[in-house]
Amino acid sequence: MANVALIIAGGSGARMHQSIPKQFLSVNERPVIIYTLEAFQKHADIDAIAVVCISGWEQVLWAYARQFNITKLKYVIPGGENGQGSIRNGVFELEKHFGEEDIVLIHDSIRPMVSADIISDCIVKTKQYGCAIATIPCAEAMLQTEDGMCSTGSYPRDNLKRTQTPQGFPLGKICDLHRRALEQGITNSVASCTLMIEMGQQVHFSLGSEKNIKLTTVEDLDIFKALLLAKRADWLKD
Ligand SMILES: C[C@](O)(CO)[C@H](O)COP(=O)(O)O
Repeated sequence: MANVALIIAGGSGARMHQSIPKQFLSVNERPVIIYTLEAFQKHADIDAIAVVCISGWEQVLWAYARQFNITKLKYVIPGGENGQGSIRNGVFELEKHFGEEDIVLIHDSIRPMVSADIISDCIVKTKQYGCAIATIPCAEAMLQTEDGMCSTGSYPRDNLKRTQTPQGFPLGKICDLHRRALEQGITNSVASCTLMIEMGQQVHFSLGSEKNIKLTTVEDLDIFKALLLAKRADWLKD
């Protein structure tokens, strides 16, 4: 049975306010997406990598993959009209090359600190439960707001989880989900886990980490650089 990483790099990263898509921004002389791809390249249980890529950057991606020796990269797939569309394009392409029992780990290209333990746990839990969503506890108080200015309602944080990626599924199951969602006119769910829930399915949790950061704003780049420094210091210690 194969385990395939599907990396979603279809977005333009408007919230980063940079001239190039955030997944291609260079940090310490490496594009962000290369850190992400290296995590899956190095993982012994990952057999192949596919990337859903923003239009116009496909050749750049292949060139970086050659430069940084990402030999598991096999497929570069066009992005969709939004996140759900990009994931749908990705899983429908993978369906042509893999079996329905094979596992697909859907991962944001801009989560470059994903660890081997997170990837391993997502594979194990997907096989065990039929789906696995990397999550972390909610450490802050959570307030509800209608206008972004004030609040009169809160959520009990012990009942909340913060979702990350990877999000793992058997390929047949996630393709079927996307086909049924299209039939029902559900076309803009923010993540695979929310699509599952909107379609009446249960999702199971797998290991996440505060370090598995999503690079959304310029501030996140500073946190990413600090995490890279800390990782390097750990290597030097060992
Ligand atoms: C999939 C995700 O990372 C889960 O937390 C998140 O929903 C992605 O959001 P984005 O708006 O596509 O960056």
